[in-house]
Amino acid sequence: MGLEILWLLVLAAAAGLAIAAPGLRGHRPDVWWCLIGYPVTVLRAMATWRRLTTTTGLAVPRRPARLLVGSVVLKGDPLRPVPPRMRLPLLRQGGLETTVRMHPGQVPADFAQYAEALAHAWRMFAVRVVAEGRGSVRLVALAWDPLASPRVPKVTQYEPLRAVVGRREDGAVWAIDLHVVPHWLVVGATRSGKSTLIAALVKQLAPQRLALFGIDLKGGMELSLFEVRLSELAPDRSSAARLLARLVAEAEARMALCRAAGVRAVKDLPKHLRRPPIVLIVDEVAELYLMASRDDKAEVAEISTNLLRIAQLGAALDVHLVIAGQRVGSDLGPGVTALRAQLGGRVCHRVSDPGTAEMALGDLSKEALTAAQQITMAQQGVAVVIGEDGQWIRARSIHVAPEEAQRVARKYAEFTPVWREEEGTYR
Ligand SMILES: Nc1ncnc2c1ncn2[C@@H]1O[C@H](COP(=O)(O)OP(=O)(O)OP(=O)(O)O)[C@@H](O)[C@H]1O
Repeated sequence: MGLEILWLLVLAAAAGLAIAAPGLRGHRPDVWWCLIGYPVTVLRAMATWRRLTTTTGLAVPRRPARLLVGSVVLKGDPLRPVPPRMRLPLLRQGGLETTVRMHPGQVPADFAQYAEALAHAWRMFAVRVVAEGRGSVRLVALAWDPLASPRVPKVTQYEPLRAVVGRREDGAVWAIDLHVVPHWLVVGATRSGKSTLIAALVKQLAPQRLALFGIDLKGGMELSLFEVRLSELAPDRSSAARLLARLVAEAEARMALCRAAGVRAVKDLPKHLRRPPIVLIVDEVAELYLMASRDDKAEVAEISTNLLRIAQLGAALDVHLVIAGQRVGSDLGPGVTALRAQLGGRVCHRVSDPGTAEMALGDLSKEALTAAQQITMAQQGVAVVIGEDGQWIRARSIHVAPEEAQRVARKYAEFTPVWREEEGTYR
């Protein structure tokens, strides 16, 4: 009797869940995922694993495709190939994750190419393949796009040279930390979210004791919003050339200071000799490299050399670059490719030409490149990011309205270091 009541209760609970499921999914997706989505997906993953790995070739036959029987060679597809062993998927926020032991001869890239097939088979938004130790891969499946409406905590305490600019797909905050990765490349087609990201960056850097510089070859339209907090803004190529020459001179002066004090970085200098960190933001970098006439050639060469010098010397001297552009292909010349090698941090929004995505991510990760090419027009602010750990991840910037960034820049205008002729530096 007791057992029958228990069964009735279980059936009633299951029926209740089935009825409540659609509403729950709409209003409380996290609760829906824990109670219904996760267990159903685990069952689905276990049920489809053999068929999926067989179809994709990830399951391998126990016996070779050719067999010697007496003096006759038998050829054919061996029956029941063995799937790689998958652990029971564990629940995680808005998704699940599991570890798969690879067969000898397999590498994580073999699984990565079927990430989309896995996502379809499991009815998930996306599946990411993460290399984990030797011999196994981690499959992280997301039930929905965590970047659709990311929530970002309010930052009240600033770590030097670190800016919280958005939310990552794994739930962590997305921070651009210039101490860890000194220089960044930010690419994206028009209306993809570059300026919004720069506004989020400036909003976080403005309250810190550092010098911000801008080169904005859209005639200063984008960065002029923050002009009061910029130590200098170059709105055209000639003024950009002068600014870069000055920053190279500043970097060299810092180098001389470090040498004289016997230290290897500006941060190790005695306090009275220390100079404020410099962050140079370049918007529309392609304009720096375009040559309309032969006269431009010398200027472009000088700019290219100086940018490269800053990138090479900058990290220890506390001079940082954030280079942004719509189109940053190798067709702009060898200077851009050489500069790219120095820009360890990469942010790739939706791009309209494959050359730019290739420039931003191609040298680091082919999977990241594929992920960037899947960002749609509707996903403004979404980007593929490669930062401190060298791994790629999707992230979305905080939507900072231009007026908001302008307000913060005004508020902290007094922090703007200015050029001191007598000292020959910005203070
Ligand atoms: N993180 C975000 N979240 C929500 N919406 C965003 C986000 N980033 C950008 N947008 C939307 O996309 C629009 C275009 O963004 P933004 O101006 O930053 O693009 P852009 O790449 O700088 O374009 P352009 O090169 O033409 O200046 C913004 O007006 C905003 O409405």
